[in-house]
Amino acid sequence: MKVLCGIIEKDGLVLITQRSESMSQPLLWEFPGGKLEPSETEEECLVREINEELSIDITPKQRLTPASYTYPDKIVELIPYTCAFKGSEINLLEHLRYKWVTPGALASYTWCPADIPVIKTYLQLLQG
Ligand SMILES: Nc1nc2c([nH]c(=O)n2[C@H]2C[C@H](O)[C@@H](COP(=O)(O)OP(=O)(O)OP(=O)(O)O)O2)c(=O)[nH]1
Repeated sequence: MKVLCGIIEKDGLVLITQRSESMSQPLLWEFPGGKLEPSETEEECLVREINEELSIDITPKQRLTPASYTYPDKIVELIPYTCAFKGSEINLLEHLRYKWVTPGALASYTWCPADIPVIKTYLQLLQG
């Protein structure tokens, strides 16, 4: 399945979210997003999912290299976009927690395995 995730940037920080105990991949950190529906574009999916999960508005900016990971029950193709934060207050509707972190701190969280190469790609992009 195709899953879109947003690397949402604000003032040099990045928004990360922790999956709740009741979700698959419980308690692991991820970039907010979700499954692509057949009727929508990747950008529409990101805007919709992030609004549904956090009640914030974002603008997708740059598509990064997708990463595939085989979980016991599914193959996830994770498609990352950097996104601009457009505002309003974060409301956690599904996740346990969120944090704004520096890119340098990303590696110190326990991520969904599919995100590991995505973080590497993102850090390389920042380094130019
Ligand atoms: N949103 C998001 N999902 C991710 C990331 N990394 C990663 O492996 N995933 C996985 C977790 C989920 O299995 C799937 C996203 O599904 P979802 O959040 O829309 O819905 P879900 O938990 O109900 O999906 P499911 O696993 O129960 O089928 O992708 C990420 O950075 N962001």
